[in-house]
Amino acid sequence: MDAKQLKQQAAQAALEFIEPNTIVGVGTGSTVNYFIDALATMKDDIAGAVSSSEASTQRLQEHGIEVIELNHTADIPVYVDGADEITAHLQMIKGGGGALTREKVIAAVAKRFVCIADESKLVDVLGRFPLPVEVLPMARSYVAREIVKLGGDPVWREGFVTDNGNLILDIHNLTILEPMKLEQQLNNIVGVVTNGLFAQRGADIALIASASGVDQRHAD
Ligand SMILES: O=C(CO)[C@H](O)[C@H](O)COP(=O)(O)O
Repeated sequence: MDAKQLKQQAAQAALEFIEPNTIVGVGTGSTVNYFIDALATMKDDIAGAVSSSEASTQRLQEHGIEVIELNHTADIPVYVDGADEITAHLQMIKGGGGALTREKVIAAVAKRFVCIADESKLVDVLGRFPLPVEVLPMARSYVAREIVKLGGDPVWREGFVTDNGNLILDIHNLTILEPMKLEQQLNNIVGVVTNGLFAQRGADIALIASASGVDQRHAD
């Protein structure tokens, strides 16, 4: 089974968590694209979606799913999103697609975060995937210097602008033994909008697809 089929399986399994007549929180990325396609099969049973990116909004609308502004609802029972890395404790690195800030905001509002991923995303320790940090454009160099002081190796994702008009620094060469601490430290740097560590608010449920099926894991 190839990576595409595994992503599709995880995405399909997430439908089981969607509550009828509610607004669904929708993440960003290739795995989520399969989830959006699957969600379209039950679009008449949901009250619409809150989207974490312009790309997901476009795909949702192409399927005829109404996209609702987050400011117009406080009630999102379930948020479904992928991850770049996820641990057994369901802490994650996200933001490979650059949508980390909106993803984090919707995850904060949602009651349950369902992470969908193929087994290649499972890690013992976070940090092999470069950790994305969204920064205000004027603060890019300052934030990079502060990240170096924390032991990271920031690389500007040149040519990329987030949906919020900001820039991304990807931090290489991290071994993240204390994800909650690093998440806080990075967010404390002036000019950082947010970072891609989802440790304080990790996933509640992970649906991990492998050749033997979709494994359901719960946060401890
Ligand atoms: O955080 C994300 C986007 O900002 C994605 O969830 C993450 O990059 C995983 O993407 P994919 O499903 O394409 O592997």
